[in-house]
Amino acid sequence: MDPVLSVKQLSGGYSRQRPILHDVSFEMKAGELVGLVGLNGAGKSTTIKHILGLLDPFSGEIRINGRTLREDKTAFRKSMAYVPELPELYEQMTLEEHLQLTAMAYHLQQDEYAQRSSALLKLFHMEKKKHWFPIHFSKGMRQKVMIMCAFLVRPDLYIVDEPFVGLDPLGIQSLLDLMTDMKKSGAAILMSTHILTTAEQYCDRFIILHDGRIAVQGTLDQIRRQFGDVNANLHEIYLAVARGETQWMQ
Ligand SMILES: Nc1ncnc2c1ncn2[C@@H]1O[C@H](COP(=O)(O)OP(=O)(O)OP(=O)(O)O)[C@@H](O)[C@H]1O
Repeated sequence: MDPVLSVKQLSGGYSRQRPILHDVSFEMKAGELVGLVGLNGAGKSTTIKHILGLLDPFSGEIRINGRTLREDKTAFRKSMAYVPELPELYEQMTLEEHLQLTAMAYHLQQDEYAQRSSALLKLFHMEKKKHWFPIHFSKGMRQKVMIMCAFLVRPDLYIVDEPFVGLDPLGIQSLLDLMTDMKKSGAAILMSTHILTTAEQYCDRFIILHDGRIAVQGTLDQIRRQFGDVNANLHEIYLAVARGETQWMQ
């Protein structure tokens, strides 16, 4: 089976004079939740921007369901949904209108829209707020709108950038439950986060970025074995990478 996402030897960034990412390669299969972790400035958001097609690779390529953005822009974009770290909402549109606009952009059937949107509004306790404008939303509520819009679409690939910071514990649990459900129904989810205990609990695999390169990737067990301590947790391994203690990496 083709991977949902394939990132091959990606080098990139904001200017060719100063590449940020160097030879980044990884794949994601259907039904996988992969944690993208690394220090501030490691290159997580830059990797995400390349996957979204907001930045062009300097070399290497990115394929979603076997296609590059150039080969089929519409199919590439429709195969994924993105939850940004900082919510971007239309101030003149209500919550419900945000959901409707997303449904239109992704050509959802009316009955799919009705069923999914009411389930999402219920899950995130936002049913009573569907006619509200963003100005009345807290930071976490704004984030929930972005999450609901992404999960309304049910794409093959979700890109979720640092989702836990602004959400309350109930919101975090709703998001984790939702990601678990989508994964079970075959979606691939790439999630960048600094919350390692949650990542450790929920992610199937990890990619640890350091200075724009993949320091190590694999399941926690694979990474532990490589690290040489089968009892190490993600936090300890991550700290070793961050401190440049890299003699255990090949
Ligand atoms: N718009 C930009 N223009 C130029 N350089 C940028 C831009 N955004 C980020 N960078 C640089 O790219 C590098 C990687 O940043 P990036 O935002 O990808 O890190 P990150 O891993 O997402 O960090 P964080 O955990 O802080 O979100 C940093 O050196 C940063 O200075």
